[in-house]
Amino acid sequence: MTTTTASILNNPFLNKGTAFTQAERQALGLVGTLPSHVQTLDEQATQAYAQFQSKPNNLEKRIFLMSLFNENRTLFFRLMDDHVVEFMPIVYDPTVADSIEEYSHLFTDPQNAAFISVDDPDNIEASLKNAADGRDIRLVVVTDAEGILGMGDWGVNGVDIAVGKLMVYTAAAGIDPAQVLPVSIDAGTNNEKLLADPLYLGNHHKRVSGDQYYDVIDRFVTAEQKLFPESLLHWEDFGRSNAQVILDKYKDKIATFNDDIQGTGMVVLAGILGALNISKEDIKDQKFVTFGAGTAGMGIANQILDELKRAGLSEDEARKHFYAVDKQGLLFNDTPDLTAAQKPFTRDRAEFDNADDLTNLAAVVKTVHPTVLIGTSTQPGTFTEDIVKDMAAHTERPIIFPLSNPTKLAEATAADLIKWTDGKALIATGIPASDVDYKGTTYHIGQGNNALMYPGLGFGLIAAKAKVLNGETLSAACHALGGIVDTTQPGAAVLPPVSQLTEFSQKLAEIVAQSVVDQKLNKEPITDAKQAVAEMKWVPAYQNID
Ligand SMILES: NC(=O)c1ccc[n+]([C@@H]2O[C@H](COP(=O)([O-])OP(=O)(O)OC[C@H]3O[C@@H](n4cnc5c(N)ncnc54)[C@H](O)[C@@H]3O)[C@@H](O)[C@H]2O)c1
Ligand SMILES: O=C(O)C[C@H](O)C(=O)O
Ligand SMILES: [Mn+2]
Repeated sequence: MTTTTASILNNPFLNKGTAFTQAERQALGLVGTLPSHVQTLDEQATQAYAQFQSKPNNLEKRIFLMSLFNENRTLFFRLMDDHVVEFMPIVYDPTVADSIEEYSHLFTDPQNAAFISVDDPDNIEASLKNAADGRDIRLVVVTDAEGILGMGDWGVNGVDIAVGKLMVYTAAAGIDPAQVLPVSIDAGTNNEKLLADPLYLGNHHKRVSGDQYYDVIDRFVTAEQKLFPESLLHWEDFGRSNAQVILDKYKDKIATFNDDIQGTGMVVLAGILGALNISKEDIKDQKFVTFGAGTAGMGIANQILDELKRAGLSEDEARKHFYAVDKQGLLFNDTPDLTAAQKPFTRDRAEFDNADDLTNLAAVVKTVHPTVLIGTSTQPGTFTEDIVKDMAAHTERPIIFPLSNPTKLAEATAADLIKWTDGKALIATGIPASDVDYKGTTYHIGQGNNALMYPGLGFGLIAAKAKVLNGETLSAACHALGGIVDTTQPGAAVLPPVSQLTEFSQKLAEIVAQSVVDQKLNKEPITDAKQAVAEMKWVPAYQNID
């Protein structure tokens, strides 16, 4: 086997398989290594889609798509372009959750990810360099997998969420798949099941924490910035105690964001703005109960707080609109074990006659009468019929977003929420939900998943070569989806459908890039933000190689 033949057929960024032309086969030393008939990309896509459809369940479909991804990125993304609504739940949430649980058992290919081990800090830079293999990396998605979706600690298995997030980036916004790098930081795992499994592919020890952990994170950021100075760094599914700390450490120094904090905050605010367009209400009149005051819950609260302040409320007035509920019940300023992110959103016991009773969601809803209820608790079925009916009795159009992922963790289903509120609830769910037919109206359910936002946000930042991401740009992005949702139809969704993902990601990217340029936050001169986005966009088509 010559190096040329092996390297091109095994290089998913260059491989075309049966689509290599006769001239290319001659030039590249591929004559005789492929069947004679030369296929077009269209023919390959038709054939691959038929294979995909023949698979018996979603996990098998995913395994098939991942092997295609590992062999030929162009074909994979062409297929995903053609079938984005069908593929999203397979390559991303919820099926990605099943593949993460089974990662070590299903392993066939490292998927061009970088694997960093806490036990080998001196090789962090080398690991990134080897995995990038000379590619011009513009986007890194990194996870330490301590808080994978709502499923907890999955150690090295969590690399699949970084790969999945990046697939959505390319499908939605058009980042060149050769310019991305998924990174797993293997800091150990506290998942006993993995530690006891001889086939587990990560470090077989408990998570390291404290200085040793933060030193590895710091070395990683330093190496990442040195090797890929033009890149955006996206943090995914870190644990509750680290996510905000890491973001605060780097957010004013480099182009970076945390998807669970900021991406989720953005999609929820965009969804609330969509809902308020339908109900014709003002955000300043809303009372927000966030159930599950963790990484996502507090990210959401902060994004809404920012919006209330932009709408003219003082910081103190704005904070009075929030009721954060966690395991302890409503969070008070004297509640033990508050996180740094929770503290600014606590209430005073003196505000309530029944403060000591507010130890669960039902009691809080009964007392507070929220107009907006957000679920990021990881606790399935906790938006019960009683709670929802109680909420709906005190507000005309209750805004209810059960966002916990994957499917089995959702606080409620869209169908139940529509039924329990007699069609009044304005809903977004974390995973895709089917339309709900109720009393002659078809209700479309928006997907309140950060996948609607982070591709456009990230792509806009990369195209504009942003130095940092700030609140101004986040706010501009939250408002970007407004015009896309047709809120005049009965049963309209509060967010645009995934079928328009590429269209609105493009719009979002343009608005984000413009915001960066307007604030002079671009590292290099840019005359036309829209054009910078257009020039950066990759499309799945074969280029001539000879
Ligand atoms: N739809 C989206 O775009 C999106 C984005 C991010 C996170 N999420 C989902 O939100 C959930 C939380 O994610 P996270 O990253 O914030 O995790 P996290 O661990 O940081 O937060 C979860 C919070 O829920 C609290 N909690 C646990 N049990 C509870 C109970 N019985 N009552 C009240 N609170 C309880 C925890 O104490 C913690 O504060 C996950 O299921 C995740 O998939 C969805
Ligand atoms: O991964 C997702 O589906 C959304 C979100 O980032 C999550 O952690 O649940
Ligand atoms: Mn996440």
